[in-house]
Amino acid sequence: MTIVIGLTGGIASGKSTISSMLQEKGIRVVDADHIARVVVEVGEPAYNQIVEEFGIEILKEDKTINREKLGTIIFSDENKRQTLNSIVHPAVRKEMLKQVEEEKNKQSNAVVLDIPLLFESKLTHIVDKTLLVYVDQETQMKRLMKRNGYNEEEAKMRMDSQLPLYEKRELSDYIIDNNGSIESTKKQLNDLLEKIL
Ligand SMILES: CC(C)(COP(=O)(O)OP(=O)(O)OC[C@H]1O[C@@H](n2cnc3c(N)ncnc32)[C@H](O)[C@@H]1O)[C@@H](O)C(=O)NCCC(=O)NCCS
Ligand SMILES: Nc1ncnc2c1ncn2[C@@H]1O[C@H](COP(=O)(O)OP(=O)(O)OP(=O)(O)O)[C@@H](O)[C@H]1O
Repeated sequence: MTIVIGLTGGIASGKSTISSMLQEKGIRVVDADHIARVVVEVGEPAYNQIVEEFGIEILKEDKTINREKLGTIIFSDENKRQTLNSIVHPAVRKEMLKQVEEEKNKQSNAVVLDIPLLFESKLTHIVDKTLLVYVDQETQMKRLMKRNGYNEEEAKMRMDSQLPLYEKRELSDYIIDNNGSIESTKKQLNDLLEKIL
């Protein structure tokens, strides 16, 4: 039996950091953010729909989507965010399920789905267990501003577009506290894997 683990958190809470640790252990991670980039490549159905909805102003000279520009639009307008979600999410879900099937066919012990919006998009039914990477809001804000070079307002808008992590805590089967050092996070992950695999 392959256990399907939904890895979630908030923006800049540490999902990619934990994904890398999982991959180092040979566990397959299906990354929703990565798939969401692939399904909007030039000429893909979702790309065409995005251009139709948001106009050619959101394209760069080489016709690829200007992600910074689209992000500024959708993180400050909930309706537009929902429009983008309704275009991108079905294609992401389909590809993720395909990759999970591949892993099940290989009879792997586990496959991890890294999905930032696991709870918001009501996708918990596609996983067996949910694992939250938790940080407090201050740490999340600091790390997001530092990593992306956002000012406080830009960081806050992005955080506010997601369910707060203290609410996700209540919904999760397992929690890794990523406020401390990378070493402490790694230890929590190793202890958890020992328990569930
Ligand atoms: C708006 C876009 C173009 C901005 O691209 P950018 O390269 O700046 O950010 P990236 O894709 O790396 O996302 C960074 C983080 O933002 C958060 N985020 C992204 N999209 C959303 C959204 N629709 N709602 C809430 N948070 C989101 C996630 O935590 C994600 O990990 C892009 O995020 C996008 O296409 N979003 C819609 C698809 C989506 O929901 N992706 C998230 C998982 S499926
Ligand atoms: N324990 C830690 N100590 C210090 N910095 C950390 C720690 N964990 C993660 N970081 C840093 O915080 C930032 C966010 O981490 P990461 O990219 O793993 O988050 P994420 O949840 O994958 O983000 P996103 O939702 O945007 O994809 C990165 O710059 C990362 O290097």
